[in-house]
Amino acid sequence: MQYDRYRPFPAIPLPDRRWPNRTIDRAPLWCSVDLRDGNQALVEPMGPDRKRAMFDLLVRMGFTEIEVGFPSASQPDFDFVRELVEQHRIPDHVTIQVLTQARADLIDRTFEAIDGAPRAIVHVYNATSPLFRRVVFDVDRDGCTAIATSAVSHIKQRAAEIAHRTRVRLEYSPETFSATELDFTKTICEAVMDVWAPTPDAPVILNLPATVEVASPNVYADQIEWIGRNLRNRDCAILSLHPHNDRGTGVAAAELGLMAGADRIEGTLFGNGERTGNVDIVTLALNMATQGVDPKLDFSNIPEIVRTVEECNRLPVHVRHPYGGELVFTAFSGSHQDAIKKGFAALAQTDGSRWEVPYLPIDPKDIGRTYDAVVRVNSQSGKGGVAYVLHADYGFDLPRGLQVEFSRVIQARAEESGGEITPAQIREAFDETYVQPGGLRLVHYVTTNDGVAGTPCTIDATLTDGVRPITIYGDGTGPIDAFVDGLTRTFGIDVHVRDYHEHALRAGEDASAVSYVEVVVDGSPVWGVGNDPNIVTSSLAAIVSAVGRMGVGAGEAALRQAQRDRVRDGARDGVRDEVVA
Ligand SMILES: CC(=O)SCCNC(=O)CCNC(=O)[C@H](O)C(C)(C)COP(=O)(O)OP(=O)(O)OC[C@H]1O[C@@H](n2cnc3c(N)ncnc32)[C@H](O)[C@@H]1OP(=O)(O)O
Ligand SMILES: CC(C)C(=O)C(=O)O
Repeated sequence: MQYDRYRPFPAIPLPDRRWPNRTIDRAPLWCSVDLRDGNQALVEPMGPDRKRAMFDLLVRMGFTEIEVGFPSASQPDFDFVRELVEQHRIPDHVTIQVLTQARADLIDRTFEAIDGAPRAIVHVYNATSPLFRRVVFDVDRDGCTAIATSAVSHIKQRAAEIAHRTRVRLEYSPETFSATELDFTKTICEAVMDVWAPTPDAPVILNLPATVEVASPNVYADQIEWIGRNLRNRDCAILSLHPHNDRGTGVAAAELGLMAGADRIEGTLFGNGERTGNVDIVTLALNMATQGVDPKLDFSNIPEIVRTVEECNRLPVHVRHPYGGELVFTAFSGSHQDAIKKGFAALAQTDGSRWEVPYLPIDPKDIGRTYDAVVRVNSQSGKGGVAYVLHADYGFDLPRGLQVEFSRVIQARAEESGGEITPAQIREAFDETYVQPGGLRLVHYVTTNDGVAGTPCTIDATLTDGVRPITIYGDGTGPIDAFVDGLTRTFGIDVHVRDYHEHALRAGEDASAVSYVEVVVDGSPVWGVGNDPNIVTSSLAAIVSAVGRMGVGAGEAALRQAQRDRVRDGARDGVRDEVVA
């Protein structure tokens, strides 16, 4: 790359710039240009159905100014404006806006389109930068100004003709503003204002586009502040921003531009538009929301907004797109999942009036997303994530030690599959590993003196190893103690319970108790889980699960299985040397 073919953008002489000390404390006026700047950049421009769906969405979201097309450009654009007007589809609080080049014939056609609308903004533009003046229009500054003023004069005349039917407001854009000399922008905007004669009650909209982003966003902010401070009759103008995103800083430029004194923003939903797109109004508005500022647009159902925008534009919203993307509220990595899980737990201890959850700048529920996909598990995940899924989806609240042990099971499966382990697969693995681990199982039991304080308890229990019943007798200070005693006597092993937790799994009549028990068998710790409506049964089942996982009681069954296998293999070989009942 030949870097010397490029030049740095000159700094703006504004040493006492004020915007860096300001914050955004209220929503700007919003104008959606999805149906114009967005539409003109689509591979397949919207037909009437998609335009209608987009318009209705924008109205539902609360936009009060909507640029609905460039009616002099094409019959479909013209027809759509006529449809809105003739079918009275424009709500009372909404003003439609239409774009036109600064050419009399195109302006006339534009007025044909809007005639009869209750209100309309006629948006006229001409490019003002030195490059465009020289290369595209071959005019000097005066010639450029004349294009604008003669168009505005024509618009003024046409507006007067239909004033009794349609209240027309003017928007003027010095296209390529961000690449235009500031003193010339001031000259041309004031010339336009001289012709239109706006007042504070009927201001003109001066839209200052970064048609192409040519500098860092602070430069755009300087340019906006400079115009705001130097424009004659500033109170007769609404300063509007129209940032594009060529440098990927459209949102930043808009934010700094607002701090620099702009009143209005033109952009699109999720930033569709020419080249790298227009500024994304969703991101801008929800950024404000995360600062406690009401953006005055409704994002309570962002999945529906994404769906409609994708259908209308026939372009996908990227999975990582701020706020709307499918994966933006999802953590795969262990330390993120751990922090989110702790964050939700901490939030549950508060009255919820302040949102503070690590890694989640906004509550997904505030914009119609769910917590379902906040944590997804793959080989990058850790114990916190696995535990979060089991808790969020199935109600299991695993103690820390069990989290550590079970996450190894999931880690192994994730590494083996190389992909995501779904909540259902996690649950299946949990059941396979702990709840019904195979091998040893509790069949039934009878206790005596259960719960009578100071009285020894005895237990008579039957287990099965899947092949035969195993009977256990024991005594102790309670059912668990007695059961452990019975296991020790029957299997000749050293067993004791090191950790125990239980909680209800569901509420109401079908509630069940889940028990998590860490048992030390012959010096080795192992976890077991029991799940039963009866709390004692659940605890005993958890102990059986644990000792069974250590292979206790499996000897007989394994022996018999081996015998069966030999018989089967022998039968295949034509040899039958043993018979097992
Ligand atoms: C930054 C933006 O997004 S601006 C909006 C851009 N959107 C569009 O262009 C979509 C709709 N456009 C169209 O359908 C067509 O371009 C039309 C109907 C507007 C004009 O079509 P045409 O008359 O065939 O002209 P063409 O498309 O080639 O436009 C270039 C001509 O317009 C002139 N022109 C461009 N912009 C403007 C303007 N804002 N005001 C006056 N003249 C302009 C050019 O100088 C050029 O004139 P020339 O032929 O005398 O050299
Ligand atoms: C017409 C103007 C506002 C425009 O679309 C741009 O400069 O990007």
